[in-house]
Amino acid sequence: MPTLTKLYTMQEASQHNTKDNCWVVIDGKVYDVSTYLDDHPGGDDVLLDATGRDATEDFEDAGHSKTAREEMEAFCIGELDTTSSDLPELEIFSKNHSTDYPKKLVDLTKRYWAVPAAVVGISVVVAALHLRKK
Ligand code: HEM
Repeated sequence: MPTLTKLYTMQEASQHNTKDNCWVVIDGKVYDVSTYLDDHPGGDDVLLDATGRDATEDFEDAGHSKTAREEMEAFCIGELDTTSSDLPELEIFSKNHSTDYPKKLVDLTKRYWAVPAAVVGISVVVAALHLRKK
């Protein structure tokens, strides 16, 4: 039977950043360490400081023992949702990005009306000169 893993976005996890409610994200997993803050041998400040971001590097840098790694599983509450956009500006861009091409063409024509007008004008002059030569 497949196991159901709760997914959290980094934005969601980052809201749990207090002494009473502290989540850390390590190696794609989300840990609720609220009850562990006072017991953490590395101190509660490092854990609070590790909220709202990927703390994998800091966790590895501290050189945690095998026991620490086994112990942390008890605090795992889910996994990091990596499918949601990490680049919100891309979402904003796609929302604002109009696909109404006929309207765009009209807008562009309005803005750069002098270009087609000049082309038509030059063509008329060239045609007139050409006809006069004959
Ligand atoms: C559920 C998550 C965590 C658990 C269960 C945990 C557990 C432990 C344990 C048992 C130790 C004692 C040394 C050892 O046995 O390795 C320790 C030390 C330490 N931890 Fe964590 N830890 C966690 C997360 C973190 C995070 C996210 C950071 C950094 C951002 C961190 C930084 C440290 C530091 C700096 C030490 C002290 C190392 C030393 O004095 O040499 N820990 N941790």
